[in-house]
Amino acid sequence: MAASFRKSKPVENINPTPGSKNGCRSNRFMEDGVLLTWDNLSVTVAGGRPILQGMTGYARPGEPLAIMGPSGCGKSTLLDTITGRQGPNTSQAGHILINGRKQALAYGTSAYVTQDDALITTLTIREAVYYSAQLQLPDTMANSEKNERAKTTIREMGLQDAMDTRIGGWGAKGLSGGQKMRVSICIKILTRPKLLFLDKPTSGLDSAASYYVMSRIASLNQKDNIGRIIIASIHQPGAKAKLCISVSASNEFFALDGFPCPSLQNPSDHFLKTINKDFDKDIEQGFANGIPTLEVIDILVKSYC
Ligand SMILES: Nc1ncnc2c1ncn2[C@@H]1O[C@H](COP(=O)(O)OP(=O)(O)OP(=O)(O)O)[C@@H](O)[C@H]1O
Repeated sequence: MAASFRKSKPVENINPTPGSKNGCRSNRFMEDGVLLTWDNLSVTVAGGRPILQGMTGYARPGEPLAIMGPSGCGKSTLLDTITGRQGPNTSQAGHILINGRKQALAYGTSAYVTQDDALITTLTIREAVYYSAQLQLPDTMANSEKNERAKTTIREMGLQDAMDTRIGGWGAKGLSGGQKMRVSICIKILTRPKLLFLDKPTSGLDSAASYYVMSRIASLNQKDNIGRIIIASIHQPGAKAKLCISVSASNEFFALDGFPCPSLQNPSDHFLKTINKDFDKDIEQGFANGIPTLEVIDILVKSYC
């Protein structure tokens, strides 16, 4: 599994005490939002087949985190595990900690947007988001405030010009795929969750729509000023979602191991092509310098560890 590129860190080092080297910054994260860590996470399905092994990482507010990897490598499984959505036929080991502690999240503090989120196709965007606001936001909130929240959220996702367009579906074309994904995100962020998980928010979208969706997601924290953790599993993150470590650090990592990204090529495309083992040709010849892909993955994993 080659999902997360963030450099592994032991959990006890992620949450330094005040006055330590990173204390100020970390304390700010704690005040602003939450610090999410997962340590040595493994998932096995019935029959003993491992899907994830020894995943360690962290996500902090303010930096959208992209979980990248070829199809079937376990991106959704990692998200499902972190969010406690694994099915009954799986078993898991390891720790998932919030601000250094194992704790349950209160209603509305986390949201998970999936590709399969159901939208009522006969509603307009305005109706879908306004009704959701009425249902999700607390009774103590005035109706006018709920409506204002819905309006702001629609604007944050850049959907104000399509407010009165029907969502649509089979037989009655309405919104585009990218707009539908943004409506799903709108509905999930109405409660201003501190943790936002998105499973393949750009799947099936062209590069321009992907860019638009990702840039809206990436700019959420500046817009509503919430120190929010955003984790998205993704095939091609484009420029707006940073890799867990910076793109230049990822480039350096691949280059040092002998697989530099050619100039004028999208680094995320290069990383994925280098480790893709879905097709026989990739496995035998490899993408990088004719080295078989399994060997390439082995080199990268050993170097990372
Ligand atoms: N509950 C489960 N039972 C059996 N197999 C599972 C289960 N959950 C995941 N898997 C298997 O684990 C592997 C990883 O699946 P996952 O959906 O996490 O991959 P992915 O990286 O998100 O793929 P894609 O990018 O194609 O959506 C797949 O081979 C999948 O069949």
